[in-house]
Amino acid sequence: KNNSFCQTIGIDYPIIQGGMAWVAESTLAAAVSNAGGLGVIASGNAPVEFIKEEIRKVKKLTDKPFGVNIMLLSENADEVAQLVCDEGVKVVTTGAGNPGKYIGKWKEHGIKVIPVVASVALAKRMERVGVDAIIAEGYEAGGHVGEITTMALVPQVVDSVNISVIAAGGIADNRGVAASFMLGAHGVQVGTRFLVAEECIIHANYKKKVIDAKDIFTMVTGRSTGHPVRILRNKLARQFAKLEKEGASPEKIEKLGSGALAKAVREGDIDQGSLMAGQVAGMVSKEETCKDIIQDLMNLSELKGRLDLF
Ligand SMILES: O=C(O)COc1ccc(-c2c[nH]c(CNC(=O)Nc3ncc(Sc4ccccn4)s3)n2)cc1
Repeated sequence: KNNSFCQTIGIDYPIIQGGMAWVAESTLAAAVSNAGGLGVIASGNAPVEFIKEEIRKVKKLTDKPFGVNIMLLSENADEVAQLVCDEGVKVVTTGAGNPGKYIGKWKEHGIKVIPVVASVALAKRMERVGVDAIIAEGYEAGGHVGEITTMALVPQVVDSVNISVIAAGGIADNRGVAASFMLGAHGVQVGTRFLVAEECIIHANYKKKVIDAKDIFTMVTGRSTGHPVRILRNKLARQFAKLEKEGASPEKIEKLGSGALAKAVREGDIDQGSLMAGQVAGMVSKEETCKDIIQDLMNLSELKGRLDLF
């Protein structure tokens, strides 16, 4: 289709795979890129050497564009921000912060920069510093979230900037894609649905929890630490909630959570692991290839008839 965002990035479908820490590595990113979307390698808190290896691997697995996500709360953010320049990465997405200080260097290297924002204010600041597009992520998303829903945030961001807006948070099938375009977005970012992709390397226990989840099975923890994070309800989530109710210190809460995401992804510890997932986990019901997921997300013609309903 004549989608300016797809043409800018050089992808067939306006679908970005979420840069999910510990989850999005070269296998998943390459499968998404080979299926016509934008695969993204997540840096999370990983050391720069690990990310360099994943970038080398993805280059062997696909000739298509791919991105690298930089989680700006990571103490390695500065090093990874330099690595993407050294490795000739074409697209960078960012999360959990303001990438303003890196934009100049990235633009010198011709990198397309697509920050995630959770507010109109940050969207405007990002357009002013010259980013290429903006991912507006709503409260429905898994992981670190803002406080506004996708349905409310996306049209307000669309109205406040002149660059492409990508909708994220609560998008898991063709209806969410179609709705996002009606809100004025030029593309979508999808995370939770790719958690159960065949090419996603997370532990089978984690995938099963996502597949078995119902609509109300996620909760937001860690508000008191200033970093609200949406995860599936489990023992760890209940411990977080208890600590917060007791007014425990942010350090104590973060201590409980540290390494918890790795426990879930690597060891499949579904009780003490941090099972990050969005509110659409309830509609993610089976493991599929990235190709089938993307084909399903883009099966939009069957929805056109709904325009006659109003
Ligand atoms: O205004 C500013 O200066 C920056 O404010 C912001 C506030 C929020 C965001 C934001 C919301 N959502 C996203 C993109 N999504 C994410 O970043 N999702 C994440 N999931 C797990 C993560 S790991 C983590 C999380 C918290 C604490 C420690 N580690 S990051 N970015 C971006 C910018």
